[in-house]
Amino acid sequence: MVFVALSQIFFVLTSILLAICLCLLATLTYFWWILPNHKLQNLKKCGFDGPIPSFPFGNIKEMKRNSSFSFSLDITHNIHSIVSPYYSSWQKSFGKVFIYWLGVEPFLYVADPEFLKKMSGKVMAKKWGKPSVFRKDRKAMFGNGLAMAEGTIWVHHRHVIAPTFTSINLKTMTNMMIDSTKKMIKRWDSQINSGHLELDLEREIVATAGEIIARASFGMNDENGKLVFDQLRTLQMTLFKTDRYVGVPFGKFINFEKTLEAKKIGEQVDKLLLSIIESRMNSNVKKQHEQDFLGHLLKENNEIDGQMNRALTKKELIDECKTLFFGGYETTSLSITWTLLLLALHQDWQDQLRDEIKQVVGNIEKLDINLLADLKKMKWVMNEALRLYPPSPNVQRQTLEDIHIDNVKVPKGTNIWIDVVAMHHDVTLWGNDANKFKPERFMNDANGECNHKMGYLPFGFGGRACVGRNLTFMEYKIVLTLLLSKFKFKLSPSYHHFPTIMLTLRPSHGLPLIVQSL
Ligand code: HEM
Repeated sequence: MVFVALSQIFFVLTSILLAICLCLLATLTYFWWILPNHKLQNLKKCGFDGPIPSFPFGNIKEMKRNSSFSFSLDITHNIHSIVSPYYSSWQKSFGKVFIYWLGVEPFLYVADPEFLKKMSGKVMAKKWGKPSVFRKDRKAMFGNGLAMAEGTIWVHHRHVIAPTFTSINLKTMTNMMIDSTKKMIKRWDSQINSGHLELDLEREIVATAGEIIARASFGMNDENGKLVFDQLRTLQMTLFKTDRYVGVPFGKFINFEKTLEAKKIGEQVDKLLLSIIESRMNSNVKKQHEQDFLGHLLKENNEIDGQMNRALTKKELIDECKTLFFGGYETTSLSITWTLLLLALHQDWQDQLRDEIKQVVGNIEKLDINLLADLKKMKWVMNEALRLYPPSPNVQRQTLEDIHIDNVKVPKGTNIWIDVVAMHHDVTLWGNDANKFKPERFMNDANGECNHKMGYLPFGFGGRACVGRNLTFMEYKIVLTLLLSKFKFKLSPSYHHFPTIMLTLRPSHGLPLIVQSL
């Protein structure tokens, strides 16, 4: 009797387990096999071609295989086939718009500014999403901050964040920019005096720009601020210095240890930022904190007690602090780093900028930041550096509704990958000297005489374009003015030109330069 009852229970339990397993299998098959295949057929019907994907990696294996051969012995600025050899070879087969796959996620690759113009002309900023795979993958870094937010949440955040970048607010940050740069100069002076003429400028500039952005975002004057800064940098290393399989089912498990580590660091950073936010909210000395972004945002929150339409919750404030840090830290430092490489290669331009600084700014000991706007040649050099080596080498979007371009449909939910490096080096857009360092192309034209207005996109495009560009302009000019007035830069023989994309476009082996005091 007991035996019969037990065997019945066993039978029922096994059946339930089997049913669960079948459901799970059916769900996985649907999401990882049927749905991606349906998307593939749909995109093919819409007229898009591309390399054939294979389950479960899509085209990732091909991309990784191709990348290991990407190196250059000479210093060439013709970097597209070095940093993205797979895109460059797919372009030859499929043109400037095609589909490729990261795991089971299709991406519409776009390196055609005319296609981009037609597509973006049909979409309002709030109707652009961000690829869901990246939103999930980079959650620890950005949360649901401005760079990842979509729809009405994005509109709300943009309306709150954008006004904090006014020139008045930015000017309050210039002293700490000068201060951090002078600290770096002092460090260099003592290294040079002790006989070390060769410095890794990338490491130096990244550390200083990181410090500047951390001070500008949430202040770094207390212990917690310094800890957040260190943890954010560790978080980025953990996420991006490892082999990654974004879009591949269970891809996180391939590097499970690192995924867990990133999650843990992300939680610690959130806790630290929360304690900074709460202590500021409760502090009686609010004035002294008002000079960073967090201070400006908290001030807005306070001034509109009662009507919370412009306020951000504590969680949102945490995500925005992280977003501003990650959005602004490496991008700005890389724009300066690549500029220093280009200036080391072009001593004539180094001299021209030094002369301009002398004429326009004069005494750098009492730097009058109002004069920096007149550093015209420096602006051309910056634009040209951002063209040849765009720190954000691609822009990503996701369509939140169907888009019709001529007789082609880009279906809702399509991930878009805009290859900025490809467009910035395209001879059909820039002429035969596309891969030459030629700052004067920006002399009379903010678009560098590119023959298409959407061919130059270092800061993205439309309503979602970079919110922090003015901060970058300011920081770039301050740091370069101070550095060029103190030092002369030459390329070190130990420099190897291996630009690589690791979220940002960076020199793989740093930037060793010979630095001489003037
Ligand atoms: C050389 C420096 C920089 C470069 C090259 C750069 C580049 C970009 C690009 C390409 C985008 C995407 C735009 C799009 O989707 O169309 C972007 C967005 C963004 N950037 Fe920057 N950026 C720089 C500096 C900064 C700084 C200094 C900050 C803040 C402190 C910042 C914060 C952001 C934020 C929050 C977004 C998201 C904007 C939105 O989606 O509404 N960036 N940036």
